[in-house]
Amino acid sequence: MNQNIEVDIDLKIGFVGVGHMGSILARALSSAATDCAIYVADKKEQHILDLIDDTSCLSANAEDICKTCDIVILGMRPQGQPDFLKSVKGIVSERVNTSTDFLFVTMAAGVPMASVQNNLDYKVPVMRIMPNTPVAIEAGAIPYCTSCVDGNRGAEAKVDFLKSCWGKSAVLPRVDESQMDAVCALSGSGPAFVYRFIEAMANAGEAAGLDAETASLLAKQTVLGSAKLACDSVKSVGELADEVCSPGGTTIEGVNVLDASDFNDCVRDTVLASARRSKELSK
Ligand SMILES: NC(=O)C1=CN([C@@H]2O[C@H](COP(=O)(O)OP(=O)(O)OC[C@H]3O[C@@H](n4cnc5c(N)ncnc54)[C@H](OP(=O)(O)O)[C@@H]3O)[C@@H](O)[C@H]2O)C=CC1
Ligand SMILES: O=C(O)[C@@H]1CCC=N1
Repeated sequence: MNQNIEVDIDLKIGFVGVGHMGSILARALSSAATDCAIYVADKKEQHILDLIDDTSCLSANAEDICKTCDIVILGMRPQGQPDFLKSVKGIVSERVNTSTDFLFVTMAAGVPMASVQNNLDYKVPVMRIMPNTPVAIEAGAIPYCTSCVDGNRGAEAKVDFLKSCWGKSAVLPRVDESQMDAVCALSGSGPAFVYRFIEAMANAGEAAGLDAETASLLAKQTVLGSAKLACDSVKSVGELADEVCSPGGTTIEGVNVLDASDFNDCVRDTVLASARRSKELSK
């Protein structure tokens, strides 16, 4: 695996914070990076126990991770990140005396890469990612950007390594940091919006006469199949919708109601509200 990537096989990777999102990324990494040692720290012991129970991840404390790991992945909530980074500033400054060959990865919504560097008081190489929960089933999205990585061969190789590992579980488009609020709202928060849509479809199915179980099954499978077809097809989603609308048939009756509603505006307001919150978190 990854034979063309210049990374030591004994690479040490540490996660600080393995809650909902961190644990999904740790699991994806542990199944792809089988030659690496992956350490996990969390304030909640159960989060660590869950991971070490069924993956190759090892328990460690957060300070040791920052002291020794080649890649430090921050999986805590945005509000807790500054205090944590300030608390390990001394450890990091001792490290940079001997080597700068390590990478910090942040997944925190809204938090700019410069804030990670400012809190550490050092311009460490940083990779900022915005993952989503479908990484858990190898159908995720992890848009990313980097700072102080280009031209640093060690850091570049580590970013390539992570992309290669997580590439088995997600698409990883590179974006400009100015687009991180937008990707956070669209693909990071997006799964929650889609789940609300599935719920609404299932409720509608019940209103049309189905039992709850059948309605839920059909709502989920319809979203899954439609998304998969949209991904696999060369046709636009507009063309795919047209193919469902038999002339004079049932679908067009529903599509007309949807098109006459404020559905588009509502989805737009939903995504923009999340993007706005991501911007707020950067302050
Ligand atoms: N959930 C999602 O779908 C996504 C989340 N993100 C980002 O991922 C990050 C985590 O979110 P999420 O997983 O939902 O949050 P969770 O609350 O589920 O997980 C965060 C975990 O980190 C622990 N933690 C906090 N500070 C430390 C510390 N100093 N040392 C060790 N552990 C610590 C928390 O413990 P405690 O609760 O006790 O503080 C908690 O168990 C956030 O920054 C979020 O913006 C990004 C994309 C998607
Ligand atoms: O709700 C949040 O803040 C995080 C970031 C994107 C998804 N969950």
